[in-house]
Amino acid sequence: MSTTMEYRLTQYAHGGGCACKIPPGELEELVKGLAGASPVESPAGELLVGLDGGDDAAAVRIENGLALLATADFFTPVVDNAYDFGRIAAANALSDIYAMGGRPVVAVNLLGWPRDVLPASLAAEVLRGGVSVAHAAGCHVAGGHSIDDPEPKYGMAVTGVASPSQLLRNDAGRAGLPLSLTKPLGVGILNNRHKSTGEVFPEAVASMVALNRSASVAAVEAGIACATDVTGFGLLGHLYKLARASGVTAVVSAAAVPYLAGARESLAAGYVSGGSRRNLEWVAPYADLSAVSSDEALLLADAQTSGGLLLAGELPGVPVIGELVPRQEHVLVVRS
Ligand SMILES: Nc1ncnc2c1ncn2[C@@H]1O[C@H](COP(=O)(O)OP(=O)(O)OP(=O)(O)O)[C@@H](O)[C@H]1O
Ligand SMILES: [Mg+2]
Repeated sequence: MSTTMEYRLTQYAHGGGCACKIPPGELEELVKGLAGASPVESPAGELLVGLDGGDDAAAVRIENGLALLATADFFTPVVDNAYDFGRIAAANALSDIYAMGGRPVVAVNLLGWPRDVLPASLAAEVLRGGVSVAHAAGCHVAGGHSIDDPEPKYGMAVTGVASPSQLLRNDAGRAGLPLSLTKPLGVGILNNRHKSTGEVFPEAVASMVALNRSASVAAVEAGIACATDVTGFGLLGHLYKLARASGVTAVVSAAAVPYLAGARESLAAGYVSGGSRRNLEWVAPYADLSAVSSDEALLLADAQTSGGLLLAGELPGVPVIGELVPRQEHVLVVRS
């Protein structure tokens, strides 16, 4: 038996993947004091996207007509397999660059490891998985930082570039645009079940490992200006942020939203994460959820890890799940 299989990585973490993010309301409270502040010394470039919109990555205009993108993501194990955990964490970290319409250039690893409990060979597997995905994305991995930590954690800080006029921003949504979603939902529920039972869901792993690169390139080529990736705050949480930042209302057709096989039945079996419940509680005051059951609303709020791109626009082969309309009483409206 390989080292990876002797240890169930998810059992060394209190939460898993993006579900271990600080809840959205708490996070906004925490970082609100930082908004508006700027460097005392003259900055090296104009800040194009900062803290204000809660966007996926920071963007600064640099020389040669480029925007420099910076983002960091790390979390506790979302699956037991160390190599897959590494691949998922890297795909998730790279995703924020794609969600801005950019190209990743160089990444550095962020590693926390319980050295007394888990072998270093397992950490090496995690890193190997991460590097394989970054390299597949054409991104260098050129350093990192590693600490002794009671819980295993892994992710990357990624630097990328984009065209300043072609950024996919949170706040560029306009009434009349369709909403498209490039990956099915449900990985949160399935990961929670995996953590409880050890059952492996290959379709969920394949979805989390998949890069958002081609969707991002296609979106930029199609002239789409507004996008985000669907991660820990779930479809409803990220869509709420996008609609709020864009000054519009987002209407979701629940029946049009795709799910991974097994997600619905796992919800019925009780494998919903606390993070998904918190997501729903966060958006509820701003959402009209009267047309759907509480189970359906929970599915829509499922905390994703390395989820797809949510686009204000349409791409061939990508399901349309709703539309943006002029701002109404609610920022979010869910139809059956
Ligand atoms: N500790 C922090 N200090 C400053 N800003 C933060 C901090 N934590 C999060 N943020 C900012 O808050 C906003 C929301 O964070 P969040 O992690 O949801 O965004 P994200 O990077 O798109 O996430 P994800 O990787 O899950 O897609 C982002 O703009 C992020 O940069
Ligand atoms: Mg994001």
